[in-house]
Amino acid sequence: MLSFFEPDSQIILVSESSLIKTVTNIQALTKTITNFDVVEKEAQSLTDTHPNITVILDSVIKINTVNNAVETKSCKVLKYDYLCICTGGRPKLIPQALDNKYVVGIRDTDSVDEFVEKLSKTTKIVIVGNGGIASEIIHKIRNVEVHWVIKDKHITATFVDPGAATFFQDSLNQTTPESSAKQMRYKEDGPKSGAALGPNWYQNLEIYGALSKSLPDNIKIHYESEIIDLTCDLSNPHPVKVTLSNGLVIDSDLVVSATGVVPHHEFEVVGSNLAFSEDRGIVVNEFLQTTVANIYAAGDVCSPTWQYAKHWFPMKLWTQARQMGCYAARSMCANLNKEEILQDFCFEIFTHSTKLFGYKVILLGLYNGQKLGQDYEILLRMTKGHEYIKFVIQEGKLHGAILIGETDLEETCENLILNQIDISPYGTDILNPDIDIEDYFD
Ligand SMILES: Cc1cc2nc3c(=O)[nH]c(=O)nc-3n(C[C@H](O)[C@H](O)[C@H](O)COP(=O)(O)OP(=O)(O)OC[C@H]3O[C@@H](n4cnc5c(N)ncnc54)[C@H](O)[C@@H]3O)c2cc1C
Ligand SMILES: NC(=O)C1=CN([C@@H]2O[C@H](COP(=O)(O)OP(=O)(O)OC[C@H]3O[C@@H](n4cnc5c(N)ncnc54)[C@H](OP(=O)(O)O)[C@@H]3O)[C@@H](O)[C@H]2O)C=CC1
Repeated sequence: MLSFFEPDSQIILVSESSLIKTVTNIQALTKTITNFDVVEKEAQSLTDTHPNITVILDSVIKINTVNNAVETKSCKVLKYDYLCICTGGRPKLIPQALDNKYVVGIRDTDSVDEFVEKLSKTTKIVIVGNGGIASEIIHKIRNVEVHWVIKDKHITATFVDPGAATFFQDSLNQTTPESSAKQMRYKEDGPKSGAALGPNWYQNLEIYGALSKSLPDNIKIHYESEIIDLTCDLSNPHPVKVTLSNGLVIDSDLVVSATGVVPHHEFEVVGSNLAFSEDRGIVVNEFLQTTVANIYAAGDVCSPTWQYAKHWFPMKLWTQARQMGCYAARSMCANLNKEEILQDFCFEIFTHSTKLFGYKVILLGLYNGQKLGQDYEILLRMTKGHEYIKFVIQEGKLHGAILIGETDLEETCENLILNQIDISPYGTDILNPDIDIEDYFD
């Protein structure tokens, strides 16, 4: 975006990986929801399409806010007028991990390679965490006994409510024809990328353990529990002993810690103070400007601190990293050219389009009643194996929605949330399958 807005300015991209992720096949589903694929590209090839970009393959180790310069690992000093920090996040492992080689986290291509390699030698593993990564692995994994340890009363709690979790649950423990296939290992050719994997990372991956086949009950879910102790005993055939808060002890071969992300900024800052939030993110205002005037930050590394619009909140997602990246570029260029800009419309409403357990999933606004207290109603429509629709309603207005399957309701819901139209006259008919609500509200 910088290159697009400022074709005559010199732009330097410092990337520690030779591959960068780019977005392709962009498809606008609504004003704010976009579907896209993420593909890897040689970082250097950016110069072919954007001649004013120079790519430097290196790691930033120091930012000097007095001299306006960054220093790299190979001792390059790069001066800047404006700087945007987009160094992402890294897995936040369970505290018991402590460099234990039997505990793995997943973030980039290398970590997936390590996971797939270790998994291929195991018959019994523990997965801890109840968000995106755990849900995707649980859906994909075969030929291994899995103990899924979750703090909540239902699966995939980061994204969905108990009703949707029940809807997904049917797709667990299903032995698909793939399950008796031979063990295979995913191998990526060429250089590796340190960036987070992003959507559909598991599509071409064979995630297999060492059992000869999947058993129907090979996934055991331990609800409302956490790991409180982890020890290793190499004389045991399953060397990792995991103790759960409910008292259960599981002997396993490997622990996958899919327990979230912390901002990643392993560089020294010299000069004025770059403020960090409690969660260690770089504090940014509504223009994605940090506490140092000519330094911006976007994506997983930053912590938005502006007064959020009612139906928006931050989450560490590609969706938002991309929106923030585009908007940071606009803000930097506006600042450079002394123009005033308004905050981008995408920050008016939280939206996320993804795939979970094989289903298309669209999350809109306060989809789990976030910020609404206790005083809201839920309207549901569900057809097993086909669709799950949840509306979150307060004072006759739609504030959030979960749409699973091919519901075709995303545009209607987005409009209803953004325009705050009174839907109380329609009562429960708003989800009556015989009434085409798109005709009323699109
Ligand atoms: C397994 C997995 C699956 C995911 N699936 C989805 C999904 O389906 N949908 C979704 O919306 N989100 C998904 N996410 C989240 C999404 O990938 C991240 O939110 C997004 O990639 C964040 O983008 P970013 O640019 O902030 O950080 P990153 O993508 O992590 O990129 C940061 C880059 O900075 C580089 N870097 C770091 N430090 C330095 C330094 N000092 N010098 C130079 N370069 C440096 C890194 O090498 C990396 O290339 C997934 C994440 C994971 C781990
Ligand atoms: N399809 C998609 O959109 C996907 C998105 N992603 C994104 O990638 C990033 C990494 O994914 P992931 O690691 O799954 O992170 P998530 O933030 O999605 O989920 C982390 C999960 O781990 C739980 N947790 C945190 N600490 C502990 C602990 N000590 N013990 C037990 N449970 C714990 C959290 O519970 P609690 O919230 O209660 O702390 C939460 O359920 C996230 O930003 C995620 O949104 C990843 C894969 C797919």
